[in-house]
Amino acid sequence: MHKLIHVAVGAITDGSGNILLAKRPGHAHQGGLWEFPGGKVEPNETLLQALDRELFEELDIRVVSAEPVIEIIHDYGDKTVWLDVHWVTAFTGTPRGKEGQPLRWVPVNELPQYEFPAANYPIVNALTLPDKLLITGAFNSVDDFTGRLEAALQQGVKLVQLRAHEVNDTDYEQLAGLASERCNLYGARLVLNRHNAADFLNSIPAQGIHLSSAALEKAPVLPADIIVGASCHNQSQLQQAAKLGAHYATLSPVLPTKSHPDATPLRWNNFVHLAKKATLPVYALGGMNEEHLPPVKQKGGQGIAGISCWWGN
Ligand SMILES: Nc1nc2c([nH]c(=O)n2[C@H]2C[C@H](O)[C@@H](COP(=O)(O)OP(=O)(O)OP(=O)(O)O)O2)c(=O)[nH]1
Repeated sequence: MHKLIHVAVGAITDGSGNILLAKRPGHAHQGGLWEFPGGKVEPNETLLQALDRELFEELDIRVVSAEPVIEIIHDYGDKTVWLDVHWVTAFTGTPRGKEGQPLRWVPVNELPQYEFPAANYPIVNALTLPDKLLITGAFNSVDDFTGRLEAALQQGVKLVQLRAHEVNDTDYEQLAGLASERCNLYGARLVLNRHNAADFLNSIPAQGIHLSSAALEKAPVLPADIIVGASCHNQSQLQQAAKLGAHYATLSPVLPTKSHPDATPLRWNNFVHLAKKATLPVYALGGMNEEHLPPVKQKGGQGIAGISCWWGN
C-alpha cells in the first residue's frame, strides 16, 4: 500500500435534506467526477481544522459544527486515500465555487445517481442509510406482529430487517407484505432476511435483502439495485461484506444480549476498532438501546441495530 493520504471530507447539509456536491477539475486525480468538498489534512492540523480550512478555501464557508460519518481507506493503485468524512450540519457563509468548480445541492436519496470516485460509494451508502435498524423479533399473532412493527416505526426506525426463521415461506411472504405496507407508510425501508430472500422480491416490494454470516461466507453474487446488508461478527466477515459490495453490515454482539446468551461480546473497544477499519457502514448490534446511539455515531458507527430496543419483550 502507498503512503496514506489523509483527506478531510465534508457532507455539507442545508437542513432540508440536500447535500452539496462539487465537480473535481478535469486535470485532478479522479478528475471530472463529483465529490464531497474537502482536501488533504496538512501536517500539524487536526481533521476539523483541515475541514474548516478546505471548505473556506474551496467554498468560502466556515464550519460551525461537524459530526463523524465514516472513514474509508481506498487504494486507487496510484495512491491510497483515507477519507475521513463528517456531516457539516452548520456553517456560516453561502457556498460558492471559489476555484470555478461547479456545485450542486442534491437530495440525499438522489446521491446514488451521481458518478463519484470509487472510494465514495460506501460514503454514499452511509449518507443514505438511517441510524436505527430494527430486526423483527418474536410475536404471538399477525396482529401482534403488525402492532409491534408499527410501534417501532413510530419511534423513528427507518430500516427494518424482517427476520422470522420460525415461520414457513407462505407465512413469511404474508408478513413481508404487511411489513412492506407499514414501512411504506412511515417512509422506512424493508430488507428481507431469509435463505431465499431474493426470490421474495419478485412478489414483495421490499427494498433489499439481509445476508446471514453463513450466507455471506458462501460469497453470493449480490443482486444489483437493491440494499444488501450482512451479519458480521469479525473483521474477515466485514472485509468479505465490503468486497462483495454489501451496503451495510451489522457487527455483533457488542454487549451481552438475550437473543444470543452464549456469544462472547465484542465490547466497545473492539466494535470501534473493527468499525473504523471496515469500508462499509457498520451498525452496532447486541444489547443496544437508544442511549447508545449518540456514542456509536460519535465513534463513526452508522447507528444501532436491535430487536428488544424497539420490538418490546
Ligand atoms: N475532497 C474529496 N477528495 C476525494 C473524494 N473522493 C476521493 O476519492 N477523493 C480523493 C481524491 C484525491 O486523491 C484526494 C483529495 O485530494 P484533493 O486533491 O482534493 O486535496 P487538496 O484539495 O488538498 O488538493 P491539492 O492542494 O493537493 O491540489 O482524495 C471526495 O469525495 N472528496
